[in-house]
Amino acid sequence: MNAPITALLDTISSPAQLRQLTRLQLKPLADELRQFLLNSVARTGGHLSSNLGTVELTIALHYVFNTPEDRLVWDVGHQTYPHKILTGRRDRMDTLRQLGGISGFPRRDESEYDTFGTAHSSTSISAALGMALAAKAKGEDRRAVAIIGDGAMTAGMAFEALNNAGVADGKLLVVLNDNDMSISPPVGALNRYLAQLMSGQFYAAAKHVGKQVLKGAPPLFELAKRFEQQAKGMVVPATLFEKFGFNYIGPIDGHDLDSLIPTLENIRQLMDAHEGPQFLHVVTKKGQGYKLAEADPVAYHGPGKFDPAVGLTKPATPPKATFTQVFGQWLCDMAAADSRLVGITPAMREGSGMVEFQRRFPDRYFDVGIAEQHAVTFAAGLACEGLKPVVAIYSTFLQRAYDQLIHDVALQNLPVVFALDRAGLVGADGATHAGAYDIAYLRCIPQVSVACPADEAECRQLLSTAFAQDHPVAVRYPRGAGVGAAQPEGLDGLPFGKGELRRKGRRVAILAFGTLLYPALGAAERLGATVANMRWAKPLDTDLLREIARTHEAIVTVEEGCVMGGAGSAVMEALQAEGLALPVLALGLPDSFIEHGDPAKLLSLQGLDAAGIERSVRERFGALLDGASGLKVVA
Ligand SMILES: Cc1ncc(C[n+]2csc(CCOP(=O)(O)OP(=O)(O)O)c2C)c(N)n1
Ligand SMILES: CC(=O)[C@@H](O)[C@H](O)COP(=O)(O)O
Ligand SMILES: [Mg+2]
Repeated sequence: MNAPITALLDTISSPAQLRQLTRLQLKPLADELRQFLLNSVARTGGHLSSNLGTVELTIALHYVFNTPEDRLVWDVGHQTYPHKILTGRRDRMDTLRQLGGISGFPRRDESEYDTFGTAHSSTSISAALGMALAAKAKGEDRRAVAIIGDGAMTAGMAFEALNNAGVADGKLLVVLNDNDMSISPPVGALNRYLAQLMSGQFYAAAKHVGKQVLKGAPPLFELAKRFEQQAKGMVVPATLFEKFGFNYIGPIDGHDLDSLIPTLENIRQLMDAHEGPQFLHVVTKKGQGYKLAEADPVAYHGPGKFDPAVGLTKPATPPKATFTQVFGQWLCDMAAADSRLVGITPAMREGSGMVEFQRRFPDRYFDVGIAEQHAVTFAAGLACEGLKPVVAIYSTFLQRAYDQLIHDVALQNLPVVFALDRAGLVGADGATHAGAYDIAYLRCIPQVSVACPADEAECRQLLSTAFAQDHPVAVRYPRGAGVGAAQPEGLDGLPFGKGELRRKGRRVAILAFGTLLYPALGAAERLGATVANMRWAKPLDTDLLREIARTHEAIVTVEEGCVMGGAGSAVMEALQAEGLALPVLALGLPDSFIEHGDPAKLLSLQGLDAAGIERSVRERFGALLDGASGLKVVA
């Protein structure tokens, strides 16, 4: 495909240059930007639909507001590629989400225009309010704008912030970017309410008023006031957002620069006149301008590389099943076998492998929206009544619901299964999405067990084991596929809390937790070491540990999770409790955030591939391995 024409875009390397353009130049700029974006994401992979939808909004915000002095805070941040392109990072778009390249999300250390680091949703209003009130406290004259999607708006945190912001006196604007989509179709009462606001007469009337505004001659501030009064008077006496204390304006067409710019200019004046917190409802389309993404915004939410002329295609050879798919299959099979099973997702139906479960068991499927805290307590309630909830949740997003996990589930010892996807490094999304902490944050909670399957077969089996328990159990598994272990038929579990010896060696034993079993086996071949597949971080198989400690001189633990407080720590605690003094080398993720990049490469950089494990063991226990009476390395 020919490179898109970017004559106007070529002149913009900062918003200050954008602000030099005439209003008439903005539409052609938007067209160029959209084309550039599409071609760029098609080369790298990344979040596409949301970014196609924010092209005009991004241009309008940077055109009207004095960025970076005025603060733009993007919620989630997966829709900030147009913002990145307009703020001097266009020539680095080809490095997006790759090792050493720019992030797929806003990062304070990447650009002064990225005012707040994000990737987990629903933080923007809180952060922007903080910035607005800090400006006031410091006597600085600047504005703060939160841009939040209709999906992100469903989270409790967004409402906590609205509740606070509505009575606070800062120069704050909340822009609700309503595309009537989360990753999948949105759910819940808020979505229904927004649909009402968007529907029929009101939307048409608001558009009409927008046009009138453009034609009119009076000063902008007067127009803003009139617009506001007319819009309110005409259709909605008081929207939900007005009840929260905001001045609600909209909905307006978020792809129409002729509506967006005068409206934002008016709002800017209202902010400067200290007219209280402002709320602008804009309507956009996910995938706007690329027909295939418009038709299937879910598939184009976060695609890999593709040819824009062709669109997404099926791979010639079917790829190995992912752990997510293994979970999805298990969920359906177990649901068919046990009518008590109910499945819960906080807005991650596709990512968590629940599409088929929803299709087959619609009455037992609950998408609760982006609401992890609610998801966990809701599961607790279901469990109180004798149902068997399975909460499918990314490891990183369960962090949001930590108190609910302890207070509502664990303390009451409720039999909730946590299917913890994306455990370990996730690759392109980077540190915000890494499931690095779950072993550490789960194993310290009384009554909670943590299973770490080494491959796809064990994943299915350990899910069954978890489901059979009478207390909370998390089963953690990584993004993507494992070694490709064949799935057992049926729903038999593995013994609860028991590991297995996988390789007999001498003097040094490697205890593997999870999928790093396989590189550990590779390293052990070369080291002549013993390998145990521990399977459970909690309860630890202390019988196996005792036996290993009795017959070996050193222990190495391996896990794709943080070393501090992780499974290696559990082993050390257990040895100490048993009075067994053995040197332990704990391998896992370090006390630092791991950036985005290819997951295999990242693991290798952390020394968690076979070569890295071998290297670390030699460095630490070389004397044992090579000593006169020690093991000889197997060539
Ligand atoms: C706390 C949290 N839960 C889940 C996600 C996963 N997630 C990323 S984007 C998204 C949908 C957001 O919808 P919306 O805010 O409407 O933005 P859109 O994708 O429509 O542009 C979800 C669920 C997340 N980033 N953070
Ligand atoms: C922005 C966001 O939070 C999600 O869209 C995330 O990028 C999903 O990643 P997966 O591809 O691992 O589902
Ligand atoms: Mg949305």
